[in-house]
Amino acid sequence: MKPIKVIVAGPRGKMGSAALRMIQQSDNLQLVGCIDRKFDGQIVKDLDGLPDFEAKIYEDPEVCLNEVEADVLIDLTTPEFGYKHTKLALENGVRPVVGTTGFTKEQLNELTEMAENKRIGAVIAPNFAIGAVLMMQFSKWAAKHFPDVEIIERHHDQKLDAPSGTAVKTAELIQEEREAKHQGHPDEKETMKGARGADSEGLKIHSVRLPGLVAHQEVMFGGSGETLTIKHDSINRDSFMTGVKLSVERVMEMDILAYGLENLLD
Ligand SMILES: NC(=O)C1=CN([C@@H]2O[C@H](COP(=O)(O)OP(=O)(O)OC[C@H]3O[C@@H](n4cnc5c(N)ncnc54)[C@H](O)[C@@H]3O)[C@@H](O)[C@H]2O)C=CC1
Ligand SMILES: O=C(O)C1=N[C@H](C(=O)O)C[C@H](O)C1
Repeated sequence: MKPIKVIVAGPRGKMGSAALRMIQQSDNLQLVGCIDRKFDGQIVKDLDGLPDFEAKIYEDPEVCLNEVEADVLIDLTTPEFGYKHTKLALENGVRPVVGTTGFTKEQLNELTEMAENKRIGAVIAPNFAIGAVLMMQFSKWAAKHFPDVEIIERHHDQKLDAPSGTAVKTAELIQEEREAKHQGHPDEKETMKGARGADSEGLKIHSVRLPGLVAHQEVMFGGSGETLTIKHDSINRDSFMTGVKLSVERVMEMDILAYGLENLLD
């Protein structure tokens, strides 16, 4: 079997460097190029702290996608550039596997339509950790019985987007099971702006940002005389790599965009 040829955008980041290590440990994946903000023309193995790959680094994603023959682009960058890279990949017939969060609904719809028109597989997964996918699915199930629910997500303080992509996706899944509803007292007033968190159809999302954290979420349901809390913790970034690898393998057989890793799991 020929290896799957992969470009990684954001190779020096926390997730990008974990993805390079995952590729290094995989017999069926081959790194063929990287897209970075810096180090144009350099070779991955010559950069401090990166694994021993011969692949070239490109600052211009268009040049990279023109020059390099690739099957898949893994994007782990920022909301602004992740969106641009995903679009470019689809335009160039390269399947995107995107972990970058913070895309708008309009951007997700546009990319979904592009993939469908071009019949190219794509994966955009707000969370690649299997436990996080289960946490979201369990929350969707619980919302059938407990429509009152709030989300508390906790992340490291270098995170650019709030709420997290996982929290947004969890809220969307819960809203498939419950009607929009105002939670809390009908006359409640915030005496300090933001005290009740962000509002997604009445569901409140609270975002904590602190050094020392990785990625954590609690989905808390309240009913008559009881509460139920569904909690997931990513202790380190290896937790996401099973899902990244699975997505790279599965996307090769797909011809539409899947939003969420749950669409790839049995
Ligand atoms: N889906 C998932 O399971 C997960 C998703 N994420 C998301 O992945 C993204 C990256 O997260 P981290 O690695 O923690 O961030 P990071 O800040 O450590 O890494 C981002 C990297 O992107 C690079 N970058 C920025 N602009 C670029 C450009 N124009 N071209 C190429 N590279 C560029 C930066 O130099 C940096 O190395 C974030 O959106 C985060 O929310 C993070 C963890 C898990
Ligand atoms: O930025 C992060 O770290 C993470 N981002 C994703 C998100 O926004 O949900 C996934 C995970 O929570 C880690």
